[in-house]
Amino acid sequence: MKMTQKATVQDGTDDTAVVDPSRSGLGPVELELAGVNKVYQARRGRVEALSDVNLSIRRGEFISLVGRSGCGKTTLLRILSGLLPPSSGSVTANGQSIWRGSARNDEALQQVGLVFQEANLFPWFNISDNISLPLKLRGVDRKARAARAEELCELVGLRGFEGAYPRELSGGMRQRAAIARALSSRPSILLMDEPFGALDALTRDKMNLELQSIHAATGATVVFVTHSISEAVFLADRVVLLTPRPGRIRSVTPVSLARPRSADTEASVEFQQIVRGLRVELDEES
Ligand SMILES: Nc1ncnc2c1ncn2[C@@H]1O[C@H](COP(=O)(O)OP(=O)(O)OP(=O)(O)O)[C@@H](O)[C@H]1O
Repeated sequence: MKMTQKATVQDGTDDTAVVDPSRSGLGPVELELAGVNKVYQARRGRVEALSDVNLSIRRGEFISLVGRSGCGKTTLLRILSGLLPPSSGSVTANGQSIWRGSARNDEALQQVGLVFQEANLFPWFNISDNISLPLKLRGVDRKARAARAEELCELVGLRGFEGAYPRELSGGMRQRAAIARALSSRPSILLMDEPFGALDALTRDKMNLELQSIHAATGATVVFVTHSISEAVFLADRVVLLTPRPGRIRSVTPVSLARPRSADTEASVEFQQIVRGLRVELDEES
């Protein structure tokens, strides 16, 4: 286990003490992983995907999750989102267990919104109906759904596109709609698995700025998986680096750069030092 520049690193220990003090507005612990292990029983044998992952995430905190391909980032996000049970360990959202053994606790998961690399919008629904689909499934009436979709279109920069169909939107716009859909039922936790991974570099930079504003406006707790170290640092309050085989937390790096962040932030010495430090750590993995 390694120490990062200003960061404390933990593995198997409580990390609540290392929350970045510059974000003193952060609330109590919202998401907690304790002793989380995941073993896949694959045809080629046993794959230890995660081992003893411990992490406490505060309300409103933005966590970026990075690491080499196959280190268990998606596995961890799927466990947090109720899609995959852990082999052992506990995962709680506001004190409620997300998993009871291998059974998912749907009540705890009501606080969670999900965004994937693909927007996965329904092509035959317009943007407003796509965004408000989770509300329809919860029995919210049409008028209230349309009002919420309008509000969310405003938030994610899609105002005026409520009646458009997914095929009429660019990749970045479709991802905005996916973020809006994830936020439709006002979850306090947003889990994002490489949401901008399929976008071109310029659109991605723009989406990072948008996501920063959305995070500030909603106060959501975010766990964001990415392969891009600079994207991870730009967005995060803390960057969690996983190491592969088995996936463990190698380091937790606080990012205390002032918000809102901009292109100037990326040009700063402090930003570049943090990025370089994480790249060195990643190189040590190979
Ligand atoms: N369904 C599965 N069955 C068996 N092994 C799996 C399964 N899903 C993932 N794994 C293995 O678990 C490990 C972690 O995979 P995971 O997809 O979580 O990594 P990742 O960090 O998200 O990778 P990437 O960055 O390439 O998306 C890898 O060794 C992978 O091969």
